[in-house]
Amino acid sequence: MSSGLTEEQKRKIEENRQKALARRAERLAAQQGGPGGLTSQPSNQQNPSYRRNVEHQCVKQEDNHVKFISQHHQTPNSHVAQKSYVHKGYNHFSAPQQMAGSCAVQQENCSEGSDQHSWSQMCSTNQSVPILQNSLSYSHQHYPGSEQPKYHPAFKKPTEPSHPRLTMDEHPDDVKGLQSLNRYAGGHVDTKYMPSPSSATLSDSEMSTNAGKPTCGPFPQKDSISQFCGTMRPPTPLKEGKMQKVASVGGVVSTLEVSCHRKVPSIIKGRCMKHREDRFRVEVGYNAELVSVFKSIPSKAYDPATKIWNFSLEDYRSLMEAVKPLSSVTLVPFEEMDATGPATCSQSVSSGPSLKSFLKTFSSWKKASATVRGKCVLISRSRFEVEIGYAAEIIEVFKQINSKNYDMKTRKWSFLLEDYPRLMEAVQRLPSVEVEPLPKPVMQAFAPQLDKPALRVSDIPEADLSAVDSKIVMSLMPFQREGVNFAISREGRLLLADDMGLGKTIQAICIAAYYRKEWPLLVVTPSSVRFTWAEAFHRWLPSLSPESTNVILTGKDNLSAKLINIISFDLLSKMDKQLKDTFQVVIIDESHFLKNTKTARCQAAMPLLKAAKRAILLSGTPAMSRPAELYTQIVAVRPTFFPQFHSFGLRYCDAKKMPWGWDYSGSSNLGELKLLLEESVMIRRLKSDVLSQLPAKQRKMVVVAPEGMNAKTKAELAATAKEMAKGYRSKQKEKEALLLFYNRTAEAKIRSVIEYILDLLESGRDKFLVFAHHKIVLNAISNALENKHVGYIRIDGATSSAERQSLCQKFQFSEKHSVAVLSLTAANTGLTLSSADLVVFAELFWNPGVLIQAEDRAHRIGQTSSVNIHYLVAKGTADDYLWPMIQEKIKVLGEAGLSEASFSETAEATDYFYKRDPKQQTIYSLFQRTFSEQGDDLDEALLVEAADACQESDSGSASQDAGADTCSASPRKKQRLEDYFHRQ
Ligand SMILES: Nc1ncnc2c1ncn2[C@@H]1O[C@H](COP(=O)(O)OP(=O)(O)OP(=O)(O)O)[C@@H](O)[C@H]1O
Repeated sequence: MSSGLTEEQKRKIEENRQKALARRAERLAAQQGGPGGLTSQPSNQQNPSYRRNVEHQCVKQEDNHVKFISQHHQTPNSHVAQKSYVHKGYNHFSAPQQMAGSCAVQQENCSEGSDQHSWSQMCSTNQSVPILQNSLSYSHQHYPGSEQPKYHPAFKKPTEPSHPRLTMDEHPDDVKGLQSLNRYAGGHVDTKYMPSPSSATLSDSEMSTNAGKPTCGPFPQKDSISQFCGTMRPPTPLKEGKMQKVASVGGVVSTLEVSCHRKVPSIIKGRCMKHREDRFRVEVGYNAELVSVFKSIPSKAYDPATKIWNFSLEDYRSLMEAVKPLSSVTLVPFEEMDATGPATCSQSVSSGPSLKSFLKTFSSWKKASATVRGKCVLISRSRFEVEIGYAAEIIEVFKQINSKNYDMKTRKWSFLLEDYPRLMEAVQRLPSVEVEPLPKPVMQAFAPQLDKPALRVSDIPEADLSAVDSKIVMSLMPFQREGVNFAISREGRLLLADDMGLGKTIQAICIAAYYRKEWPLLVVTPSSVRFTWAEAFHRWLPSLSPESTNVILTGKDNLSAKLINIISFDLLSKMDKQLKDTFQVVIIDESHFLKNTKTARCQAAMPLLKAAKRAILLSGTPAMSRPAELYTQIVAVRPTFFPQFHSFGLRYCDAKKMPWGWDYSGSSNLGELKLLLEESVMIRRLKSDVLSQLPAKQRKMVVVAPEGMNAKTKAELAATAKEMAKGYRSKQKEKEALLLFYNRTAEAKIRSVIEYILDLLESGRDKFLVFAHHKIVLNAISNALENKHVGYIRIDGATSSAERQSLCQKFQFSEKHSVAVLSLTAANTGLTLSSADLVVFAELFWNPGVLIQAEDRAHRIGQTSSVNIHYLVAKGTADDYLWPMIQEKIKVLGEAGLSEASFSETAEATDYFYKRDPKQQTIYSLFQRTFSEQGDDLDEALLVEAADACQESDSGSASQDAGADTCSASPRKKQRLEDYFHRQ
C-alpha cells in the first residue's frame, strides 16, 4: 500500500531518523562514560554472563522493532550486576544487603532501555541466569558459553577479579555459613560444590553448576522459587514505536510504558540504602504518590533534618511491592554501601555488616525451605515452650535437653530458660525445622534468668527512702511500698498499672520524691484532675514550700516555672518542643490517654518521656480492648523494646496482612507479653489482690478545674461571696444569699463535672454512680451521656417507686448501663447499686448523713470490693465552705463510731480552703450557722425546696444553660421560701 510519500520525502525521513538515532547513541555513551563507564558492545543475549554485566539500551530497528544495544561494564566497581540486584533484592531484605555490599547499584537510564526485558526473558526461558547473586545460590549457577567465571561479586577478591577465590582464612564465617547452608539445603545442595575445611577454597569450577537447573537455585522450594521467579514474565510484546518496561522479579521496577520516539515521561529515581541496624532509607526526590506509599508502611520514620524516610528491613518487601505500581517512580533496591560509596566486592565479604547480611540471608532461606515451623514462647519467668508440629528430629533434640518437660495435655515441650541457647543452637542444625526465637526484648528482660532463678516482686530489695518525707513513707500501705521498691529497682521507669483507687498517686509522688534531686518534675494529667495533683503533693510532701507547684492553665504559661509543674494532656501539645530535655522526672497520669500514636497528646508526650531519666506512667486500665494499645506505654518506659510497632504487632497483636494494610487489632502470645511487662515495664495489683490492706471505703477529694466556669458565673460567685463576707442584718437575707450561692455553684461546676465523668469513662470506668442535687446538673449529665451514647439509668424525684426497682435491676445486671445518675435527695436511700464500686459526688451537700447514705448505695451487702468515693470540689464556690464543714461533721461521726471512714484519714487535707482568711471565715461561720445541727432538718427542707425551685424553672421555658437566672424560683415557691425565711 502506498504511503503517499515521494521517494525524496522518504529518503529525508530516513536520514533524519538515522541522525536522531546517532544523537541518542552519543548521548547514552556520554551518560555512561567516564571512569568505570561503558563501552559499546554488540548485543549477545545468548550469553547469560554477558547479561549479568550489561546494560541495555533500546533503539528502534529498521523493522520498527526494538533491539537492545548492550554495553559491558568495565570495572567491578561500576554498574555490574545491577539487573540481578534490581530483580531479586526485594525478595528478602538481607539479600540486597549482601549483594549491595559488593557492588554499587545504579538504575540505568530507563527512558531508553529496558533491561527488565532481558531478565524476564531469562526467567521465562529457564536459562541459567546469575539472578541469585547472593551467597546462597552461587554454587548452582551455570553459565553455558560464558568465557568468564560466574560467581557472586561478594566472593570476588579485588586482586583477582576474574578468578575469585574464597578461603577460610580470609572469610571463615562466611565459609562456615556456607557449610551450614548445605545442611539446611535438605539434600538439594551438591556438596561437592561446598567448600571443605581442608580445601577451604572455592574454585571457579566448584562454583559453577549444570545448565538447565532452575535459575533461582535449588534452596528455595516451590514457594520460595515463586518468591524469586514467580512474578517474572516473558517480555511483553512491543507495540510499534513503543516498548514496555516490565516489572520483573517481584515487581521491583515498575512497569513503564515508554516510547522510544516520544519524550520520556519524567520518572523519579531513588535508591534504598542501609540506614542503621535493621533499617533502610529511601533516597528519592519528592513524589506525592510515593509519600502516600511511605505513610502506609508500619515502620515508617521520617527524618525532617535530611527529609529522608526510613523503614524497618522487615517492611522492605512490602514497600517495594507497594512502589511497584507507581509508574512515575523507580527505586533501586536496597544495597549495602559504606560511608564513602560503593564497597568493593572484597570489602563486602570481609566487613561485619556483610557477614550479618549473609547470615540474615541464610536464615531467610532456611525459613523459606523449612518444612516444620514453630516458635518459642515464654510461659513463666523461668521456662519457655516450643510450639511446633511433629518432626522426629526435633523430638530427638528436645530429649537431649535436661530441663525438658512434656505436657501431655497441651502436647507441648517446655524447657528452662537457661537451656534456651543450647536448644536453639541444636535446632539451627536441623535443615527442615524452623523455630522462631524469643523476641529480643524478652531475651533482654530475662537475660539474668539464663544464669540464675529470677527474683519475685516481693523479693525486690527495700529502697532506701530516708530522703523522702516521712509522712508519705509512713502512710504507704505494704503493697504500695512494694510498688515504690519495684519502681526504684527499675530505675524510675515503669508503668504503675494498679487497679483504680489503689493509691497510684501516693506511690507516684513517693517515687518522684526519691529522685527529688533531679527535679523540676513534670506531671501530665487529664485537665479535670490537675488541681487534685497539686493538692496531693502538698498533702504528702509537707516539706514542699507552698510555692513549689505550678498548675499550667494556658499554653502561654511557663512550663518549667516551678519545682513541680502540672499540665493537662491537651496543653502539653502546645508546649515548646525545645523543653523536652528540661524534665528528668516525668509522671503521666492516666497513661492510656497515650495509646494512639497519632494523637497530638501522644506525639507531644513521647519525646519527653524518652528524653527523661525517670518516666512514671500511671493507669488503672493501660489497655482497654487490645494489646496494641499498650505499645506506646511500653515504648515510653523502655524505648529500646520494639523500636518498631510492626514487630510488636506481629508477636502480640496477631498482625494480619489485609488488602488495605495490616490489621493489628488481634492478640497473640498474651502470656508472654504479661511476663515481659511484669519483668521490666509494669507492676499491677488488682483490688482483690490487696483487699485485706484496703479500707472498705476510700474517699477522695477531686479539685475540679476553675476554668470550667464561664467568666460571668465566676464574677457572680465572687460578688455573692463578697456580699456574704460583709454580713447580713437579717437571717432571711443571709439565707437567701446562701441559697443563691449554692445554686450558682451548681451552675458553675457543670462543665468540669461533665469533663470529669467523660474522663472516667475514657479511663475505662464502666460502672459508677453519679449523685447531684440540682436538676440542671442532673440534666446536663444525662445529656452528655446520651451524646456519647453511654447507657445510663436516672433516678430522681420524678421517678416512681415501681420504676426505681426496675432501673436498679437494669443497672445491677446489664453491662449496657454504665452510669447511674442519681438525685442526692431522691435516691440516697433504699436502692441497691452494688455492681458499681465507684461513687462520684458532682455536688456537695451540707448534711453528711445524706452523703454517707448515698455512698452506701454501692457500699452494701453484695459489694465485694473496696468502694472509691470521689467528691468533686470547685474552688471559688460554695464548696470552699461546704467541704470543710462536711469533713468536720463526718469526723465527729467517725469518732463516735457512726461513720465507717473518716475523711481526715483517707481524703486530702482541708487546709487547702481559706479558713484562715477572715472574710472566708465569716462565710464559713454563716454556713455553719445556717446548717446547724438543730436546724439540719429545716435547712434540708429549705434547700430541697431551693433545688426544686431551680428544677421547675429549668424544666419550664428556661434554657438549660448555666445562666445566672436559671435557678430563680417560681413565684409560688419563692413565696413559700420567703414565708419560711420570715418564720426564722
Ligand atoms: N496510703 C494511703 N493512705 C491514705 N490514703 C490513701 C493511701 N493510698 C491511697 N489513699 C487515698 O485513696 C484515694 C484513692 O487514691 P488514688 O486517687 O491515688 O487512687 P488511684 O489509684 O490513682 O485511682 P484512680 O485510678 O481512680 O485514679 C485517695 O483519696 C488517696 O488519698
